[in-house]
Amino acid sequence: MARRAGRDVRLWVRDEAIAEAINATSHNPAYLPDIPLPEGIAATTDMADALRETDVVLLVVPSAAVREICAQAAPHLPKGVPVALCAKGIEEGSGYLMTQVAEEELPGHPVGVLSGPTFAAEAVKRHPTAATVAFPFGRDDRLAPEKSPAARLSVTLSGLNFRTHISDDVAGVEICGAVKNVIAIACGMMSGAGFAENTRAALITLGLQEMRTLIGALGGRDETVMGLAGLGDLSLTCSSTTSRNMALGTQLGQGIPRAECFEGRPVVVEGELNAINVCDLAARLGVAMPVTETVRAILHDGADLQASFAALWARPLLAEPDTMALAFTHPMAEGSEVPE
Ligand SMILES: NC(=O)C1=CN([C@@H]2O[C@H](COP(=O)(O)OP(=O)(O)OC[C@H]3O[C@@H](n4cnc5c(N)ncnc54)[C@H](O)[C@@H]3O)[C@@H](O)[C@H]2O)C=CC1
Ligand SMILES: O=C(CO)COP(=O)(O)O
Repeated sequence: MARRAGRDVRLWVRDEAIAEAINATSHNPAYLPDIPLPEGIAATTDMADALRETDVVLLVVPSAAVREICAQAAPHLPKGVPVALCAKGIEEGSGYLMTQVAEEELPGHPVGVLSGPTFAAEAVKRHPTAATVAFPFGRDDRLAPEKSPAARLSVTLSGLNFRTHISDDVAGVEICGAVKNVIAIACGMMSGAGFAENTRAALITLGLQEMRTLIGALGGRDETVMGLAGLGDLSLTCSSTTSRNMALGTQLGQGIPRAECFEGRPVVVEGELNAINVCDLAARLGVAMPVTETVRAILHDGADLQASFAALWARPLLAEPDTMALAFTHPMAEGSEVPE
């Protein structure tokens, strides 16, 4: 996107053969091999070379690799250069958001996120796509928002078929990205198990509420869930098996053993580990996330899929809006008397 928007782009990659292929053929043989990359992207395996005199860095590795790559980049990153993270997850063990991880490894650099409904394979084919860029806003950024890191990156990336909105709710945008992956696994599980659109719409709505509650507990903003990174990405990821998270859930719902999903290929499914990390974070903050907890129990604690979703549906009946804080026992809940 940045190259299409006319920027000078250097791409750091791990694999020498891929760097050479990109430079020689403007194709990446390992990822999106059928799609020509815009000419002029300079790929390198030399981190110092990739980062010299750069104005901004986009870090696009899975969340499990963010700390390692930040640490590798740290000695080479010019002073004060902003770093935008694209991974959608929470760190295992620490429960840190990705920006907290990067801030630890890259002190003195503004750290933000780029997130939203953005299947790479569609964006690269020029399907009109929109995302959110979030960076913290300091006092100066409020006085001159167009000079903020968020606005500068937004302008850097936006082109004919790609636009970015800006936000200062970094934690909110990050939580949206981490939670939507888990909800997409839930939607896939139910769809794979033979349930249809009512179920999916309910899970999306409950998932949106879980995001909102967790964001609130972290001091983020309610409205963020209604933005591109929230409702936008949640509805995208929960709508088709183009999403790896939804695809994993669908296969599990069909009864395919985990080891045989994706025909045994290794595929990045962020929501799988993040089901644990999101639940741990929520537990620490005293937030209930029933859909996310159901996914965690099925994926990691051997819970039965059908029984777990039946229990999810038999939870106490709630009021909308949930601020009314009312709940009634479900007549089908364990131990309840079933009405005639
Ligand atoms: N693919 C998509 O459509 C979107 C992906 N994302 C997020 O972007 C992040 C990355 O996902 P994808 O690019 O799809 O994954 P991917 O598997 O397609 O690519 C990941 C890239 O990171 C590299 N990588 C993996 N581990 C590494 C390590 N330890 N050190 C250095 N490089 C490493 C891989 O070689 C590969 O180039 C995830 O958090 C995902 O949720 C966000 C929006 C859209
Ligand atoms: O985050 C994504 C689209 O915005 C990609 O989703 P998956 O990781 O589920 O493929």
